[in-house]
Amino acid sequence: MKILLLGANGQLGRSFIEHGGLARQGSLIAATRDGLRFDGAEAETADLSQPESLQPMLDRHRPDIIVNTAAYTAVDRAESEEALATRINGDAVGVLGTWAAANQVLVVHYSTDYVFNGRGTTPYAPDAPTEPLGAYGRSKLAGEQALAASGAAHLLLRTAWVYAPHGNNFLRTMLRLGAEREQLKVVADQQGSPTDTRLIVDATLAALSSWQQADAGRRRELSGTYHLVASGHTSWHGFASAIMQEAKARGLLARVPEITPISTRQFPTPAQRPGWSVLDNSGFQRQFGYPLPAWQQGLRHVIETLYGLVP
Ligand SMILES: NC(=O)C1=CN([C@@H]2O[C@H](COP(=O)(O)OP(=O)(O)OC[C@H]3O[C@@H](n4cnc5c(N)ncnc54)[C@H](OP(=O)(O)O)[C@@H]3O)[C@@H](O)[C@H]2O)C=CC1
Ligand SMILES: Cc1cn([C@H]2C[C@H](O)[C@@H](COP(=O)(O)OP(=O)(O)O[C@H]3O[C@@H](C)C(=O)[C@@H](O)[C@H]3O)O2)c(=O)[nH]c1=O
Repeated sequence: MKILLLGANGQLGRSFIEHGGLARQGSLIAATRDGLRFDGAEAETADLSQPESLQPMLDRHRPDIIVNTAAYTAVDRAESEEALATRINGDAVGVLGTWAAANQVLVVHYSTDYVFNGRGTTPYAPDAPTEPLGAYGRSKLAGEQALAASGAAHLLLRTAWVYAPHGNNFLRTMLRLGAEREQLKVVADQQGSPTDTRLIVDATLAALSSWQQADAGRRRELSGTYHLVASGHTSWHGFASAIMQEAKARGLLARVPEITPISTRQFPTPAQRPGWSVLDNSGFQRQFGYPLPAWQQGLRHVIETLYGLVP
């Protein structure tokens, strides 16, 4: 079994490498944008902003499974770079799908809560109507549609509010700003489910294991879109407060900043973000028999890892 992991230097890609579970399934080819890996190991080069470069690379390696964690994720910057975001998040995914369909290969791909307009009031089902509010969401929706249209077998996993002990994420931003400032103002009227990368890796490996045990008919049933997020939800303000409380409870903060709730209007950004971003994850749990824990569990683990309390 040959597995190609794209985006190995990102939050999620790095968590896949550090976890080791993919590598244990066979031979793992890690690919990054520039051929350099975060830990100095060698990597394949795969630049998704040049979708036409991907087919020769795929022909060379002939993977049995493609796991695509690479993406253009700069939500605000995407507003002024939509063409680039769409090449990476849309066109390149179409190329992966086309190759996978022709070679009967499974594509595991990640998408986002930002494909919805955020005007819902109950958790979004995977087949709920999409209507992205910004360029990033539109580019990710283009990728979803290209993958579905390619005819490739796929596990399209929408996740949200992703964080890890490493990489660019809200948790690390809050801890950094909290060390610099007495007070942080954080939006309290956007709701979502903070999801740590370890949960995504564990749950993806469980889904892959179901896939490998399934016959052709069952695989046809399993191929599709799922919501892979932690259970429960909170606001960005709630998440920031929980981050500080968790760090304080472990004696890791000398001083806890005041976290003041504000409205989205009081924090203007180039991209509009959904107000209600809660995804219904029951379909994933049911199909793969994998319980998705409450978001607070991942937070505890990430804080402990960040401060070296667990290996
Ligand atoms: N972060 C989040 O909050 C959420 C993420 N998602 C989705 O989950 C997946 C994983 O996201 P996450 O790990 O957080 O994202 P990151 O931004 O941490 O990582 C994305 C990776 O993609 C790589 N990348 C960007 N452009 C290219 C390119 N042109 N060619 C090759 N690689 C490229 C980046 O490379 P480099 O390191 O060189 O910059 C980076 O390593 C993505 O599909 C994302 O859309 C969904 C919901 C929430
Ligand atoms: C830094 C900061 C942000 N905020 C707000 C802005 C925004 O509404 C919210 C989150 O800000 P961020 O820019 O960190 O998050 P953002 O980049 O919007 O996060 C998104 O990333 C993409 C990739 C996804 O797919 C989404 O699921 C989601 O995780 O917090 C504050 O209110 N105060 C602050 O000090």
